[in-house]
Amino acid sequence: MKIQAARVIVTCPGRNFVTLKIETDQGVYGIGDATLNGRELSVVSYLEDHVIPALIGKDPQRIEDIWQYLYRGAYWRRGPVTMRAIAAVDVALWDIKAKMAGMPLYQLLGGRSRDHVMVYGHASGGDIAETVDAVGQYIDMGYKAIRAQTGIPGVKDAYGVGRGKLHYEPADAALPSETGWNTRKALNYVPKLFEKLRDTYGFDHHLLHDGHHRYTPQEAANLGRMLEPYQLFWLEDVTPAENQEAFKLVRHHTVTPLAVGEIFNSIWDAKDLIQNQLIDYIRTTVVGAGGLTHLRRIADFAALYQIRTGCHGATDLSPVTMGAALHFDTWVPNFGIQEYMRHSDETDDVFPHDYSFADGYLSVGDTPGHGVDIDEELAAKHPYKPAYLPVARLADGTMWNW
Ligand SMILES: O=C(O)C(=O)C[C@H](O)[C@H](O)CO
Ligand SMILES: [Mg+2]
Repeated sequence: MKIQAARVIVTCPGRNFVTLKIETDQGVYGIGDATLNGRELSVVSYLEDHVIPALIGKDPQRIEDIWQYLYRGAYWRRGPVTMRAIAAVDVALWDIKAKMAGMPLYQLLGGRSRDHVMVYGHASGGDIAETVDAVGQYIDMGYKAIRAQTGIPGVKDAYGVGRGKLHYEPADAALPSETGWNTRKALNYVPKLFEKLRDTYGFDHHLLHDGHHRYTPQEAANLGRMLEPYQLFWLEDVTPAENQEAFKLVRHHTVTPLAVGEIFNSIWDAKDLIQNQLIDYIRTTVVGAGGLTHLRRIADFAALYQIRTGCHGATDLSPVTMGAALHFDTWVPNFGIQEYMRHSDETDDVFPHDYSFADGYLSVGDTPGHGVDIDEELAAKHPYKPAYLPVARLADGTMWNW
């Protein structure tokens, strides 16, 4: 069996996606996601100029060997561009293998560990009152777990506040838009949100919050401690993790569960955090870290330390990544939760898929492969549009972490 052709499809049904389609000489094809939000075309070039020429003629059944060939063979390792390109190839090859076997992908990974996958949705509002209402709407839709982000008085466009009820799309401008940040105001306001949420809805639902890399370790520890009475499911990215040791300080001062990893590319980004048990959930997903082949290694390593998975699932991860992640979630023994930011109808139309939401859970279907396809004719009707993520500045103009 041979890889006969491979091509990259760039489409913008409401937001940009980069998709790899690999075709075999047996008529079976596979689909992989390579989207890197705000930097999409760099992965297009990596795939078209440097990966696809080396794939043609290879046996698509040799997933592990091709993974090692692309990772070790480039000499230059890791990084979001390289690892997304490898992920796209890897997921397309798993899709092909599962289609050839006539099985849904989770069967090849080891079969079901659960009936369906608990997800969390994104509730947000301009202030505490609006956010409390938004959380109520998610509860009414059946969600068991909800991330709550609020606008903060005096902070311009605080992170995570969507426009409309179900959708949040930060990459929305042809050049980065400028948002603000003020840690003092956030530390005053965020705990009040969770106090109000628990007063209003009680303790039956899981509540989550994303710090989006904005706090120093000391501030993060302070926030974690202030949130303890409200029993969060997790506090995410509360401080940047380039320096994995920084989490020691946070961990030492709070029992609020910690999640990190949506921007990680490999097991090496998480190694110290995991083996020192500095986190509770690892957020890395299929497209971020070289596909299923590498993600399962991260998950197995995390399992040794009772750390569970919580795959990133924002809208910049295409339905292809969502489908592949749901097969992974259906299998992985140390599953924690799956993020589920809904795609727009336009996006769903371009990527027909067999996963479905009911009562706070997503379920994969039984279509052979990962169950997600691309409608190329429709995709061609939505050409690429440059769209950057925002940047953030403090009141005095200093650049901060968005
Ligand atoms: O979903 C989350 O937790 C995020 O933090 C979303 C990110 O901002 C988004 O994926 C950036 O592209
Ligand atoms: Mg996040």
